This record gives sequence, C-alpha cells and structure tokens, in this order.
Amino acid sequence: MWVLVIIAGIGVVTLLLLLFAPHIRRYAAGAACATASRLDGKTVLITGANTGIGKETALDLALRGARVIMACRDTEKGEEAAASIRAECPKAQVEVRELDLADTCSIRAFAQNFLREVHQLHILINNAGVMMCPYTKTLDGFEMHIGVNHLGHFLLTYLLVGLLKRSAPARIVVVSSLAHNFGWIRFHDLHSQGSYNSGLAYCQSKLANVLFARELARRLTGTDVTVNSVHPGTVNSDLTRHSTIMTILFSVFSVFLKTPREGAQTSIYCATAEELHSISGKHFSDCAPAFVAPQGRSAETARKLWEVSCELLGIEWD
Ligand SMILES: NC(=O)C1=CN([C@@H]2O[C@H](COP(=O)(O)OP(=O)(O)OC[C@H]3O[C@@H](n4cnc5c(N)ncnc54)[C@H](OP(=O)(O)O)[C@@H]3O)[C@@H](O)[C@H]2O)C=CC1
Ligand SMILES: CC1=C(/C=C/C(C)=C/C=C/C(C)=C/C=O)C(C)(C)CCC1
Repeated sequence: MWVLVIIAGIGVVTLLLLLFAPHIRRYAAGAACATASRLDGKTVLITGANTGIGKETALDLALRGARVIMACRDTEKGEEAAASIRAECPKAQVEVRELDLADTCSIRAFAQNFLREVHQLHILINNAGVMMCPYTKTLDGFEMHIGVNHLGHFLLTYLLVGLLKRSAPARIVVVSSLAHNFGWIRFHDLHSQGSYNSGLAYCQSKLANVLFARELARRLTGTDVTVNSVHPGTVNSDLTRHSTIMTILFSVFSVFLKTPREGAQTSIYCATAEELHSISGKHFSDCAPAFVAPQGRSAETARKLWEVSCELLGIEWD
C-alpha cells in the first residue's frame, strides 16, 4: 500500500516538474544584463576565465569589443577556451596569460609582464575560485580557499591598482557569493590549522571578498576606480569538482540552477552598466543591489582583514 502511495507521489512530482519545467527554467535563469554598452578600446582582465562564469564573462565582453585578457593557471585550457570564444565571435580580441593565484611568485611574474606589455586596464574581474577542496596549502603556506579566493586576488589587485587608476574610469568586480552569509573571518586561525571544514573555509573566503571590495572601494574614493562585489547565483559549473555529493546534486537539479552564461550576467552588469559608473562598495546579485550579511558590513573587520592580508603578503598598501 505505502509503496503504491510513494510511487504515485513520485509520479505526481515528476509530472508537475515536467509541466512547469519552462517556468522553473525561466525563474532559475535569474536576471539578464540588459545594458548594450560597447567596450571598444577598453582592456579587461578576468581571472579563471578558462571555464564557467569567467569564460562566459570573457565571451560577452569580447562581443562588446573589449580586448580581453584571460588569466588562467592552465594555459592549455585557457587557449581551448579562447579558441571556442573566437569560434563564436571571430573578431574577439582574446588572449591568454598564465596566472596561478595559489603562488605569489606567479602573481608577481604575471603582474610584472602585464605592466610591461599592457598599458591600460579598464576592468578587472576577480573571478577565479575554488570551493570545498580537501585541506591544502598554497605555495606560500596559505589555506587554499583564503589563499586563492582572497589573498591571491588581494595581491593581484595591489599590483595592478596603479594601472587601473591611470586608466580611469575603471572598475573592479569581485566575484563573491551568497555563501558569505555563512562565513566568519577566523582571525585566530585564518588558515584553519586548528580545525578545518571545507565548506566553512569557502564561506570565510567569500566573506573576505565582500569585505575586501568594501574596504578597497572606501580607499579608492575620488579615484574614479569603482569596486563592487557580486553573487552570481547558484551556477552549474565545475566549481563543485571537489565534492561528489554537490556534483551529483547540481547535475540532478540542474534545471533549478543557472547555466554559466546566466551566472555571468551580474559580473557583466557590474562591469558595463552605465548607471553604475559612480557606484562603489556595493554588492549585487541578479543585476540588482543585494543583501550583505552584518559580518560583511563591519568596517572594523574589513580594516583588520586588510591589515592581516598586507602582513601575510609582505606588502604595504595604504
Ligand atoms: N558556481 C556557483 O554556483 C557559484 C560560484 N561563485 C563564484 O564564482 C566564481 C567562478 O566560479 P565558477 O565559474 O562557478 O567555477 P569554475 O570552477 O567553473 O571556475 C573557476 C575558475 O577559477 C580557476 N582557478 C581555480 N584555482 C585557481 C588558481 N589557483 N589560479 C588561477 N585560477 C584558478 C579555475 O581554473 P581551472 O579550470 O584550471 O581549475 C577556473 O577557471 C568563483 O569565485 C566562485 O566562488 C559564487 C557563487 C556561486
Ligand atoms: C539545497 C539543495 C540545492 C541547493 C544548493 C545551493 C543553493 C547551493 C549554493 C551554492 C553556492 C552559493 C555556491 C557557491 O558559492 C540543490 C543543489 C538545488 C539540490 C537540492 C538541495
């Protein structure tokens, strides 16, 4: 009897899902960036542009006429992505450069070559990220999530901010996440040496992204360089690669999730929308201002994180 009820229940749910599939898909897709802004003559740098949200952001900005530099840790994968962008947009000015955010020497070498060879930078998109990886350290001994997602981008931005100022008006887009809501900056154990939870380490790093964007925006007041953070939505990408359960859930429920192209819309919006030309220090999702958790609004935490980050990276950034 119960078996029949359960089978009937599953049948009804499946039928409803099939019936409402087009509506569910439209809802899951979220907002599309409606701006038609062109980027001819502009230079854009996107980290982690070989796949997922970064690759789709690169394609869109290339279609708008920008010169897009795709910073990838694996240049072979980067070249494949660039080739597929060129296949969709033969006029695309895309180029691949090597950048491993888990290695400060690679970041410094990247920036040195970049500053020598590229003379303007109008849009920097700090997009690359890792999620829920087993406990690993970067080459400099930082826990991987905070090391790649926050500290690597912190150093990259520090090295390029002079060029952004000289190229102003310029924009920085920091790809964070809704996951920042569940994060705390554990100053007493930033690198999770005492205890490690891969989910919490990811959330901490995404909170660090929000705090970094707000603090940098404050420090860049009056420079015509704006900084905003973004939650792209829940996107069916390679991000779940370290978690089998998440990978299975994301593929089973893919109809409820955004595609990478849909997930790129808010980054594209923050990078191009005319109405955001003077908006800085804000957080966006679905191409609209979004809620920031109280711990992401703490000026004191943001300042402390800034100081700790400078100390860890051995830099002075006032
Ligand atoms: N997908 C989602 O649901 C959500 C994603 N986000 C954020 O969006 C951003 C993009 O994620 P998404 O496109 O989904 O994920 P993907 O895994 O598809 O893309 C991540 C990119 O980051 C690169 N990357 C990882 N580690 C490094 C490193 N050490 N140095 C340089 N590049 C590196 C990856 O390179 P490689 O391919 O070589 O590994 C890849 O290009 C991330 O910051 C993520 O936190 C936020 C909320 C939700
Ligand atoms: C609860 C639940 C789901 C939602 C997962 C969400 C909402 C994940 C968000 C991930 C983020 C924000 C990652 C990156 O930062 C799925 C997969 C639909 C499957 C059914 C159960």
